[in-house]
Amino acid sequence: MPPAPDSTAVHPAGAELLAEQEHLAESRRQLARMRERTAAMDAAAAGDWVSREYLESTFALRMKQLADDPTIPLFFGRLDMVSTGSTTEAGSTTEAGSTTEAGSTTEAGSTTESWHIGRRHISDPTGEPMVIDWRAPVSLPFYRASRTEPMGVGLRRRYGFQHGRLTAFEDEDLATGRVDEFSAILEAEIERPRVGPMRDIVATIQPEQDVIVRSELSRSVCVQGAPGTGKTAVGLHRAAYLLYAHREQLTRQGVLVVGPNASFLRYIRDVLPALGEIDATQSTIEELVARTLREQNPRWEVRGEDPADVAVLKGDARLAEVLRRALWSHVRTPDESLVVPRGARRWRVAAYEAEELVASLRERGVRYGAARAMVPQSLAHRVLVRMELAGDSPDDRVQNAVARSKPVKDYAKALWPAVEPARLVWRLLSDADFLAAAAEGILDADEQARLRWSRPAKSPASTRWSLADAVLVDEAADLVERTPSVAHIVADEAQDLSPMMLRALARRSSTGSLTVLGDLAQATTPWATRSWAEALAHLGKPDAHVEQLTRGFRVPGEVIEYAARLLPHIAPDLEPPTSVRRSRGELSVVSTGSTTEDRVVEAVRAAVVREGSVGLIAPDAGLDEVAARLSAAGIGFAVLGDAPADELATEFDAHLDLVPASLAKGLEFDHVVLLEPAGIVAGEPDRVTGLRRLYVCLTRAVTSLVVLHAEPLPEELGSPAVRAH
Ligand SMILES: Nc1ncnc2c1ncn2[C@@H]1O[C@H](COP(=O)(O)OP(=O)(O)OP(=O)(O)O)[C@@H](O)[C@H]1O
Repeated sequence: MPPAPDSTAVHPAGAELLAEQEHLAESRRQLARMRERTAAMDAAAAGDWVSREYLESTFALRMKQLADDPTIPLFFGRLDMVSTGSTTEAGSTTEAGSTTEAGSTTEAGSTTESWHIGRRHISDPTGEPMVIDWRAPVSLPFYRASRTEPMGVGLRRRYGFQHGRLTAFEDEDLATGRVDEFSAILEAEIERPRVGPMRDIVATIQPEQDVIVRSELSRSVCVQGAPGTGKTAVGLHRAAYLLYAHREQLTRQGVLVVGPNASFLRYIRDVLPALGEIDATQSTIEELVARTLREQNPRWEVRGEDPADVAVLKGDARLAEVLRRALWSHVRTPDESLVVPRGARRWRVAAYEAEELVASLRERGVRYGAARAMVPQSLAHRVLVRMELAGDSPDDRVQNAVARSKPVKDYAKALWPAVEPARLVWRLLSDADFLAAAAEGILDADEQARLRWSRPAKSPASTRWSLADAVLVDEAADLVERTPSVAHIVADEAQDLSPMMLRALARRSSTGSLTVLGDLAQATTPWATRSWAEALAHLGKPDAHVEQLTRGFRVPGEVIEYAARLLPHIAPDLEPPTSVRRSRGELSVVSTGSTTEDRVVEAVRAAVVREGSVGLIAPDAGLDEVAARLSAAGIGFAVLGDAPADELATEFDAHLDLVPASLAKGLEFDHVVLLEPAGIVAGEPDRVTGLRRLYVCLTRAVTSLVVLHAEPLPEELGSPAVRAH
């Protein structure tokens, strides 16, 4: 059993512990004072209603940020800095009684600063900090300082808590180099049973993770990381860090977190609010592009499905050029002149002149819609030139009137018609000739045939749009009108995105940056990316740095080694992951023969009486049967993926989750019972994808993994050199 946080007292409870507890109590009082002060602020003092509304929402946000959950510690660490040239005093400042105040303490003539590091900044009435935000520059050494590079830190202290009560602390004396590599409090945090949705790791971010968390806003970063290495955690903490470091810009321009599915988003959605950040939008790629569909018709949703080969083709980046050509093919070459009657005169713009005008608008490289909006004014300008040549002296008002006149509007419309993005895609996928013209030299005849719907709907409104179709509509919409960009996107499980999906993220971060998280070994979509270089090129950030994380915090050694047997078959170029977990874990692989029924119920019963969450992962096809079996045995459970969108994370509050293999990605459970590996492999269109799905499922366990199989195990797992029940 891992030690509980309160059993790790490196220092005996005494005056020192009391002093720390008093600092915590005082911090709570000061936080309450800050809250009261905010509550007393009156937005009515604002001069006008706009300012008043703004102030009210600012106060409401501030109140949320100042909320105090007594079960969440206000600080988790402390740094005692040494003044330059002095390396010995920091340790001595931790003597009883001298630590109750943050800030400077003077001892034996040497000045040291002492900072408590926590989730948010708390100060006393004089403005002296009681707790420093973990994201402030002062806090950086808490995460990075080491014996070889102490960064001015004399002492680093970590606290152990139980239910919000400070019960222990342990010190590293970086000044003298007396550093124990092993931290019981750190380990207790990593070993803590998982219950409910994902939680933050702010107290224990590791140096290699912190480098990513605090990288510059302007830098796009790509993290290739084995299962459980903290990619999701790092991505969310980076979002929180950037929101702190560039508050104004990011609040204005937005931060977007993109995850693979709604269950996953429900799993992670409490992390940012727990860090005081509510200003990030969390969405799936499907939801992002469905929004574009809805902008064209509020009733449209993603409802259709494509066969894998069609979805792969629709996700191919070549489609971007096909769409571009299809759209711009709407611009006509004029075959007659424009005639504008005005008073007794008729003004004429010759066809060749209009043609020049179209050519020059094309060359400007602006969006189709923006260029289209310029056509009437450009035509009117030509008319004005004519008028001037004839001796008139028309002004801007005349030009505007001409631009708005019916002949000009009709001529412009014929020359440069409005195009609805969804209609463009509908026509491309329905009309063989139209597709052939746009795809010539890009897609061969077979590909064109594969792309076309076999039974096209009569109109865009009656089309059952698939996810890949919606991504095409999203691309088309951006060709017509620029998609607004946010300041930063965190894209999780990015290995599963098609080139066209990556482009959808690229346009949403065209003026911003990205944190791209993923694992090529966990790629399970038929359109998944083959390499990060390729993905980053589609994301428009070819120079982004690729970092590798291989130290796993979730999966214990015995389990990760078992899963890693699949790596040579699914991602031979990747480094095998290691586990930082002290516990080697519990792995059982059990052949159930024909007695599957009893064994499943038995394994689940054995798991649910233990501490922590339990996930029963089963092939999607067999889910209903397993659910029926559990119900018959009287075992309560929630089916993952069933939670209504607007309900709180009920799925993850259940003690036992029944998890379809296709939804296991990104999640974790203390105890996993995994049914029928061969069935999980067979559930995918090809062997490699099947093995990758299995790899994902095998790497969800924090403590124990029981694999039950009636069918032979996939041979890639090798001989079961693991104990059976
Ligand atoms: N520095 C850390 N301290 C404590 N726990 C950590 C740390 N880093 C990661 N963890 C924990 O390890 C687990 C795995 O983290 P996370 O889900 O972010 O990994 P991942 O790389 O995204 O995994 P996957 O590839 O399976 O989606 C989580 O429970 C997370 O809280």
